[in-house]
Amino acid sequence: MAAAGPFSEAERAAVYRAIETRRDVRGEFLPTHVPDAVLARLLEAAHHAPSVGLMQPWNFIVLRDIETRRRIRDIVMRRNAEAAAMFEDERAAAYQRLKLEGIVEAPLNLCITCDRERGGKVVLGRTHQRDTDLLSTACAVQNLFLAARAEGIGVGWVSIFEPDDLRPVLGLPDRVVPVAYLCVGYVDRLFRRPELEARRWAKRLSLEDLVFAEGWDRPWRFPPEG
Ligand SMILES: Cc1cc2c(cc1C)N(C[C@H](O)[C@H](O)[C@H](O)COP(=O)(O)O)c1[nH]c(=O)[nH]c(=O)c1N2
Repeated sequence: MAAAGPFSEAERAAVYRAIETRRDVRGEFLPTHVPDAVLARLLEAAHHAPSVGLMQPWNFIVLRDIETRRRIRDIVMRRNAEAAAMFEDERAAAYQRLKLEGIVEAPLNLCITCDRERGGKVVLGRTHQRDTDLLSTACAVQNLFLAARAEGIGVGWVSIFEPDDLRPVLGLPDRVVPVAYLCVGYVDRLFRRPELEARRWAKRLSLEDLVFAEGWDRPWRFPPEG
C-alpha cells in the first residue's frame, strides 16, 4: 500500500487542466515526428487503465507507414459517403463541411484493439456484462488522450468504418476488435470547446440536467459556485 492523500494544488490543477482542455483533433496536426520515447509514455499511460478482472484486453498497433494509412483513409472516405447520405437537407450540407479525420495529415496513427478472449472464458467481473472488456479498452483510450494532452499532442478518434473493414489491412485475428482508431500528432492550437460545438453541429449539454439524486429524473442540487 502507498499513501493516498490529495495531490498538491498545482498537481490537481494540472490534472483538471488536462481533462478540461483535451480536445478531439481532426485537422491542424503538425508534421513533427512523435518520438518513440514519447509514444512509449502514452502507451504506458494507456496500459495503466483499469480493466475488468485485470484482463488488460488491449493491444496497440502503431501505424506510421503512409501507404497503410492511405488505405485506411480510403476506407473511411468510402464509409463517410455512406454516413453523409443519412443526413438530410441542411444537415447533410453541414456534415459535408466537417473535417472528421486526420489519418494522413497526422504523422502517427494508433489502433487500440480489444482481444475478446484475453483472460480466458470466465473473467472476474465480466460474467454478467460481456462488454466490460470493450469498456476497459475505452478506459485505455481515455488515459492515452489525457497523457497526450499533457505532452502537447493532439488525438483524433475516427470511427467512420465497419470494424471488420480494418481486419484485412491490419491482419486482425477474428477474436480481436478494433475499438479506437486514433490520429496522433503534435498540435500548437486547440479548440477551446468541442469542435462540433464551435462549428454549430452539436451543443454541450448542461451538467445540471444530467445529474439525478436517488433516482431517475430527480435533479441533484448543485452547490452555489465559489
Ligand atoms: C467513440 C468515439 C468515436 C468518435 C469520436 C469520439 C468518441 C468518444 N469523435 C470525437 C467526438 O466528436 C468528440 O469527442 C466530441 O465532439 C467532443 O469533443 P472533444 O473531444 O471534447 O473535443 C469523432 N470525431 C470525428 O471527427 N470523427 C469520428 O469518427 C469520431 N469518432
